[in-house]
Amino acid sequence: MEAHGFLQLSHPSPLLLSLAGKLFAASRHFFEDESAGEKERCRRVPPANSGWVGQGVEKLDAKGSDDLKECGCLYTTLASGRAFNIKVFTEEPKQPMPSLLAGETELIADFIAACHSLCMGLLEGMALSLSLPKDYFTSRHAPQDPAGTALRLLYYPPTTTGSAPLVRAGAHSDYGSLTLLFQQEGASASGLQVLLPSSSSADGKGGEGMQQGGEWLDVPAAPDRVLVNIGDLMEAWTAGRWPSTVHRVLVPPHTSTGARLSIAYFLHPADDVRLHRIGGVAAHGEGGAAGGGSGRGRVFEEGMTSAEWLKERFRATYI
Ligand SMILES: O=C(O)CCC(=O)C(=O)O
Ligand SMILES: [Fe+2]
Repeated sequence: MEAHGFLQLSHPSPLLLSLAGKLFAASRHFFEDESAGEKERCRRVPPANSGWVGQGVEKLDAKGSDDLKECGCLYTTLASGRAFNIKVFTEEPKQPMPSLLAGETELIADFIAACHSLCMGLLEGMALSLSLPKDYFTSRHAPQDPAGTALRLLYYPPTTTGSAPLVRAGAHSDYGSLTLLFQQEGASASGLQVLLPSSSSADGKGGEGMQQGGEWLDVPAAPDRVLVNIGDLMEAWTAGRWPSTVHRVLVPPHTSTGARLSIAYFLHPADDVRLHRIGGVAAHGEGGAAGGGSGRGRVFEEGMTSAEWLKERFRATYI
């Protein structure tokens, strides 16, 4: 975790894996069988982050090509009113739920609860390892508080030889505290790579600059594992002790490849949490603008809120 900013959990709870399997099936059904008109009806309307996002709308690497993906983003807070029309999340939906996902709200809610619970366990261990009170991070991620936490269903359509660009999701690091990433099995599901941080540039902005001279490590698609990424906010919070992971998704090198589906749970602190760098925790004592660690020097303005941080980070992502 300290070296690479990510880890693979090889024995997550069977319940979480079984829910993920069901959600993958529902996700494929939505992306492949939902009518264009219905997707359009549920389109994400900025500045909201929830809703369906078509191809060519997002660009995770600000200096690279558009991402080859579609996604459905489901906000997760109970109180925010920013979700698809899932009753459990909001009384006042801002976003209609597409018909093919409308019957899956219980599954989605259960999956979100399982993801949140896994994250809370990780955050407790992380707090203890920094000699902080066990609830230092968890108390700032209370599930009932409005937050930027989001569940995203991602779909990268099939590709054929020579189709360009060959990048399905551009190089980037995630914005929040932690990300849980679920992948499926099989050749078309592969392509995820993480950049070894020792070779990351320190421009702190992301984009192509991060790839110069860097070594990319393939992360095999394994349906029985959950990938945990450190996000930029956590890097800044811990003064680089836990660096955020730069990652991307390439089209696998086959003559043609099927669709790739993934599911990401992006955990963020509650919107009104004020961010203060945790002092004295840097692992390596050098490097990084935040005063230590192996990250790329992500910093936040002392005292800014979690919501302000996220708003700033979103600005660069949408085309
Ligand atoms: O699809 C994947 O495996 C990665 C997606 C990703 O990194 C993201 O959406 O932030
Ligand atoms: Fe990501």
